[in-house]
Amino acid sequence: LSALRQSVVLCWTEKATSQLLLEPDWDSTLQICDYIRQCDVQARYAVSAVMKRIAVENPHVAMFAVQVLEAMMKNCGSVIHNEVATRDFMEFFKEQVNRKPDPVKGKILELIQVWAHAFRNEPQYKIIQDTLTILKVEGHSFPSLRVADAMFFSEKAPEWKDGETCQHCRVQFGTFNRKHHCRACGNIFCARCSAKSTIIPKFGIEKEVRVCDPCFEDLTKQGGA
Ligand SMILES: O=P(O)(O)O[C@@H]1[C@H](O)[C@H](OP(=O)(O)O)[C@@H](O)[C@H](O)[C@H]1O
Ligand SMILES: [Zn+2]
Ligand SMILES: [Zn+2]
Repeated sequence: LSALRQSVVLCWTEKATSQLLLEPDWDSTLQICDYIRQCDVQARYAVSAVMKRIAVENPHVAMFAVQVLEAMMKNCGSVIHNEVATRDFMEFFKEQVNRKPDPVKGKILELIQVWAHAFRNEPQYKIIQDTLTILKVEGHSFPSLRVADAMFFSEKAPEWKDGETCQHCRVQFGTFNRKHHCRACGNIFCARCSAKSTIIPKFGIEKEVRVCDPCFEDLTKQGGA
């Protein structure tokens, strides 16, 4: 079954990074994030699928792949952070910096800088800071760190909680009462209590995704006000 799921992520990754795309395919990108968050696929496998697409010669495909990686880092939490903040991945990313033309190269440098800033107080991700330092010593110039990026990044999408009853109305889940998750708070709800959807800019989610009623109020009240 995991092989099936892995091939599903591979085809979503190819769809989200197709050379035929004229702009990022947010639906496919967020579908990949959902698969990872639902633990339907190993983060390690999803990252290796994106690495393959970043390494592709075609700069459009590589750019879309870097943007998929950015969304995964923003939305899938520590399972992805742990896969990217590794020697192997950082070696791969440094190689790509020296191989890719702009704007792919600039995007990679921007991400390394944003991630180094976002994880500046997390020693287990020190390798990202070290990579930034090495690239600066190698003479790469970095875009000025956009505060918005760093702020976005500090708001990491919450891990999804599990449970047998709806967090809001306490109904018991079952065959005819399926579990659903709110993308904003990560809590688990019945269909009735999570029937609304909205975008979540702070997590970089630009398309409408399922949220619970209280989060819908919070997110739309701010936006609407
Ligand atoms: O319908 P199921 O086979 O139970 O699967 C559930 C759906 O995939 C839900 O997606 P959704 O939140 O987008 O509805 C997800 O939140 C739950 O964790 C899964 O258990
Ligand atoms: Zn409910
Ligand atoms: Zn919620």
